[in-house]
Order: sequence, then structure tokens, then C-alpha cells
Amino acid sequence: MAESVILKNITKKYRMYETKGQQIADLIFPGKKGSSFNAIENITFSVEEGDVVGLVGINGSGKSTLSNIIGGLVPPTSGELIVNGEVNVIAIQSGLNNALTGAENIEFKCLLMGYSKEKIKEVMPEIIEFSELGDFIYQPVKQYSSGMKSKLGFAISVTANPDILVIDEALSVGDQTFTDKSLAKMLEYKKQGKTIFFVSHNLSQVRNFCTKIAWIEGGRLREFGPTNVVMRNYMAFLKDYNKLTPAKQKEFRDQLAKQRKHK
Ligand SMILES: Nc1ncnc2c1ncn2[C@@H]1O[C@H](COP(=O)(O)OP(=O)(O)OP(=O)(O)O)[C@@H](O)[C@H]1O
Repeated sequence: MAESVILKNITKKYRMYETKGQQIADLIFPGKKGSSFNAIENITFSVEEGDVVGLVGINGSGKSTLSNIIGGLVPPTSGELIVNGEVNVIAIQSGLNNALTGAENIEFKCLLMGYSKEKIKEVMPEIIEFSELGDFIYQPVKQYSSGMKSKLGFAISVTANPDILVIDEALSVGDQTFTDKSLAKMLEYKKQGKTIFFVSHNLSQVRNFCTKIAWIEGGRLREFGPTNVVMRNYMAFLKDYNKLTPAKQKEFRDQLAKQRKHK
């Protein structure tokens, strides 16, 4: 199998400030004020065509940052990312323009993907039908619920038929029927040998759907491997973590955060 996505020592740093004044001072004297926070640190793994990779980890571990980097939405601070093919990200905040209607967003995204006016006319009814939004498609997206936004983003992306698909929690906000329909579409993609990254807190979806899992903890890759192996270890970790008191859980998260913070 050919390698589809290769990550080599990918790091994403953000500057963090305690006050607005610090932020302004840092603009004038870069690096003097505030601290640096590693949202993602030294992540290395590679994925083959046809792999469906679940990204798991507790809140704030860095899953969305990593999926946005893979999707080309966020540049890494350092490291090398090789993506062989066209990639599309579906997230709850999926880059839709709130001022435009659903239909205008479809048109806009299709134009960005290089579709001709004729092609857009052809795919428009298909996308509207998949989205299940009915007449809401002519309403501005700012009036949509997060589930409706996710449906629209999903419908556009599956019609775009990318080689690599990144799905960030987009299936957790829709209703069950839509989620089932979307999972069926994903299975079709999986059968076609497309590469999929799947961020979800729904572990039974991850178990049923993913062939591999990347477990992210405190911005670092704790484990990468076949679903059955990593899922077993992650579940054991969660069982222990959930047994901790809220104060002990916070202590654990604070300890991880401390390791990510640098001057
Ligand atoms: N633009 C940003 N500026 C500063 N910090 C950021 C930024 N984006 C993310 N972070 C920080 O990076 C860390 C990882 O965030 P990320 O959203 O990737 O985690 P996640 O695993 O997707 O979390 P969740 O499960 O809660 O969605 C968090 O501590 C977050 O506060």
C-alpha cells in the first residue's frame, strides 16, 4: 500500500499571554512577554492509503489542532507534512461563511474546488438532497444550528469526493439518521481505499469504523497502531482516569499542561 499522509516531528506552538498588555508588548518585542504553548509536539507517524485513523484523547489533547494541520487549515510551527492527494476537512466549524445562505456556501465552496458553473448546477441538487436541509438551504448559515452546519459541510465534502477526508466531531452533532447515512457514506469511501482521519469522543464509532488509532495525550503521540491494540490501552487509561476525583483529574491535566508550556 502507498503512503498517503506522512507526519515528521510536527509541532504547533501558540503564544499565550496573561494580559492584553503582554500581548501588545510581545508584538513590539517578540518573545519577551508571554509564554509558548505546544498544542502539538513532535508528532511522527505515517498512514497508508485506505487507512481509517481514529484520533482519540481527552479534551484539549490536541486532536483538532492535528486534524487541522493534516487538512492544511493550520500551518505547523515546525516539522514536515507530506499529503499525497486532495484533502477535505469536515468539522463543526467547517469554514462556512455565516453571512451567505446554504446554497451560496455550496456555490462558493465548489468554486474554490475549481468547479465550472455547469458542474455546480449539476451537483447542487445532489448536495442539497444529502444535506436534508430542505428550504433552510436558502437561509443564511448564521441561522443554522451546529447540527445543520455540520450537515451542510458534510454534504459538500462528500460530493467533492476527496482522496483524504478529515472528519472532526462532525458526526456528533447531527441526528441519528443523518449520522447513520454519513457513516454509510464513509464506509463506501473506506471500501474505495480512501484515507480517512476521524476525530470522535464516540468510542464505539471509532472501534467500528477505524483501522488504526492515534492516541494523543498532552499534545504528544502516546500510541499509534491497530484499533484493537490502542483501543484496549486507551480504554484502560480512561477507566483509571474516570476513577480519579475531579481534583485529581485536574492535577493530571495541569501536569500535562505544565509540560507543554515553555518560556
Ligand atoms: N488558536 C489557539 N491559540 C492558543 N491555544 C490554542 C489554539 N488552538 C488550540 N489551542 C490549545 O491547544 C490545545 C489543544 O487544543 P485542541 O482543540 O486541538 O484539542 P482537542 O483534543 O481537539 O480538544 P477537544 O476534545 O476538547 O475538542 C488546547 O489546550 C487549546 O487550548
